[in-house]
Order: sequence, then C-alpha cells, then structure tokens
Amino acid sequence: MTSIGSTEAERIWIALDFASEEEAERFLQRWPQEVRPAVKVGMQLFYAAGPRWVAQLVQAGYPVFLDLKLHDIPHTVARATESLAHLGVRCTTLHATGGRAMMEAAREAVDRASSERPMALLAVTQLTSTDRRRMNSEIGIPGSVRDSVAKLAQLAIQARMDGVVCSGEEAGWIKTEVTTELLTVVPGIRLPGDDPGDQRRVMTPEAAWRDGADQLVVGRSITQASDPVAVYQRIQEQWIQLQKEER
Ligand SMILES: O=C(O)c1cc(=O)[nH]c(=O)n1[C@@H]1O[C@H](COP(=O)(O)O)[C@@H](O)[C@H]1O
Repeated sequence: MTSIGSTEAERIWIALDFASEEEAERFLQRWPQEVRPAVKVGMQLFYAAGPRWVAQLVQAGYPVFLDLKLHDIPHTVARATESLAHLGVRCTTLHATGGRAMMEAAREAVDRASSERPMALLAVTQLTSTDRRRMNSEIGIPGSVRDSVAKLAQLAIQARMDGVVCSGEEAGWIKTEVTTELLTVVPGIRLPGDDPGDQRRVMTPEAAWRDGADQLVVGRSITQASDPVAVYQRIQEQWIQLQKEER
C-alpha cells in the first residue's frame, strides 16, 4: 500500500473546482511564490485542462490529488488507473460502490506501474451530498449512512485501498469501529456560517480533525473567499493548535 499524507500540506487539499487552467493558475498565483499548497483537481478542471496540465502542476511542485471517481467494469478501471499512474499525482479516487473486483483491478494496475512513489487509491464511500433520506428512498440503500459507509470501508480494506473518502460524521467512527488501517479523507467542510450548498453531511475543519479525520478537502470555503490565502492559513493554524493541545 501507499503512504500519503506524509507532508503537512496534505492535511488540507484545496479543491480547484474551476472551469479552466487559466482560472486555476490565477487562483494559485495568490499564494507566495515559494508556497505550494496541496490541491485537488476534479472532473471539471481535468476535462478542461487535461492530463498534461496536471503533470505540469506536479512538476511545478504541487502535491496533486486527482479526483476522477472512477466507476466502471474492472478492466476499464484498471486501464484508466494505468493511464493516471504515470502522472505523478499523490492519489486518485474510485467509487467503492463499484465493488471489490473493480477496486482490486485498480490496485493491481498501480502495483504493476511500480513507480517510486505509487499513487494512493482512495475509495469514495457515500458522497457528502447524500443524506439518509436520499440514500434510502432515491438510491434504495436501506439503513443508516454509517452502516453503508462501514460496509464500503470494509470492502475497501479487502481490496487493499489506501484510504476512504467519507464525511466528518464517519471519519473517527471508522477508526474506532471499523479499522485504523485506512486513511480518512473528509470533504463537506464548511467554516462556521458558510452556506452548505449541495453538501448534506458537513463539518467545520476543527470538528472534523477532532473527530478523527486525517485529511480535509476544502473547496468553496477557500476558493470563493475574498481572501483565500487568509482562510487557508486560518485552517492550517487550527491544525497546528490542535497538535499543540494533543501534546
Ligand atoms: O471525492 C471527493 O473529493 C468528494 C467526495 C464527497 O463525498 N464529497 C465531495 O464534496 N467531494 C469533493 O470535495 C469537494 C468539495 O467542495 P466544496 O463543497 O466546495 O468544499 C468537491 O470537489 C467534491 O467533488
């Protein structure tokens, strides 16, 4: 398996949910030149800017999380993973609901690529935009969101995934009740007073860390702020403060 989260920067992934590479680059230029925050490139930007631009971002020294949420037959996911493995990104995502064989196929593809720093695989459990009502009545999965997340996390362990993406409501619980083996990566992060928008299972950065999240994904709370760097630094400072409290 792969170890990610080895640098402090990777405690906070900024979701670069922008329409073009120009917009993303303009945003990143707001940071001091020597600073390379950890960034997440999702579908919107990847489809617009393409893999070469992602590789350039890696070359420029940014830790990159490529979030493409793969979900297809095992063969297709294995081939897609192969294509991504050489980009130098730290991690990518696939939907755990794609099943064990699909995740194992991705695992084997990463193992075969045998790069110096293998790309970590994160299994997305239940999206943070999903709540119990939606999960039960629209998607047809019975029980609580936690039950479903636990089941998918167990599947992720069996398929040798490096971590899971879940909400702050499940991160700590996974550690105590399911496994300590999986890295927990938590989106659905909002600062107090922020609009949740389409997110349903939301938490503040501080609460998510206190509850056991290893890494956070923060999009609009940073990207839509009038001073994104200040918001990012404030979240970083909260992490540093929590570390001091724990010592
Ligand atoms: O895999 C993800 O990153 C992800 C999983 C999930 O369950 N929920 C979720 O919001 N995300 C991503 O995290 C980011 C959240 O963005 P904001 O809601 O703007 O902070 C987006 O890029 C989503 O695609």
